[in-house]
Amino acid sequence: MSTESHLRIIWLYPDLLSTYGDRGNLLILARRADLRGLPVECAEVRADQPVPADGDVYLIGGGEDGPQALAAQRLIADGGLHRAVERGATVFSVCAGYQLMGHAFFAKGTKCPGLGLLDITSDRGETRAVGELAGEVDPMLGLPMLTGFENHGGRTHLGPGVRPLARVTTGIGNDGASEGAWKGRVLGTYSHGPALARNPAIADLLIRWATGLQLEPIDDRWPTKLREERLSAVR
Ligand SMILES: NC(=O)CC[C@H](N)C(=O)O
Repeated sequence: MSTESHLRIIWLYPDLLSTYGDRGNLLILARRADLRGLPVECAEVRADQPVPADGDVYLIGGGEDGPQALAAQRLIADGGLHRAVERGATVFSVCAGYQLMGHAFFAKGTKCPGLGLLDITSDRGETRAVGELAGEVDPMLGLPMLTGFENHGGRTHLGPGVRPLARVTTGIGNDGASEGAWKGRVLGTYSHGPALARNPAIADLLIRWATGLQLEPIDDRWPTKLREERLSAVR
């Protein structure tokens, strides 16, 4: 955590990338940290602002091809997120934000360079993947089923440098078989909905990665109801 021992959460480029409730990821993460008594500081960094390299957790959401390509260009030119990851910062990226963590992705028919922070490459599928997404999370992460909503034209191929976040049971995710990817403290998913509201265990994982703390359980009756409702809809 940062020097004043605040958990510093940085929401990247909300002006370009934030669809299907992605902003909720910021609210849930801050709330779950706060309920554990952790002081939290949230910053929203727009695409015309420099990316501070001293954050603890960086969030980036999904969006359409044009804003996605612009966001990738700006993040590469800025370099702040790269410096943060080198320092061991935690990153949670969704859909367009996930694709641009990789080596390359397609936007409006053009191949665009990504940030290269995850060993993934995205191209386009024959159909758009739209609807509920569910999967069994990588056992190494020890988390319950992933649940989310997806809407993307891209398909993502994983290199040897990452592990899939989940094995798909409903929906498409990366390619109909695997969903998302992670390496170290950088995690990406196609799951909107917002992902951390539907998967509070992922929010807690991000807080644990960022703080090194074991977290006390909190009252999760409402998120549990939401998860049961969403997961039963795809069973
Ligand atoms: N929902 C999204 O973020 C979409 C990402 C990307 N533009 C695609 O269609 O694949």
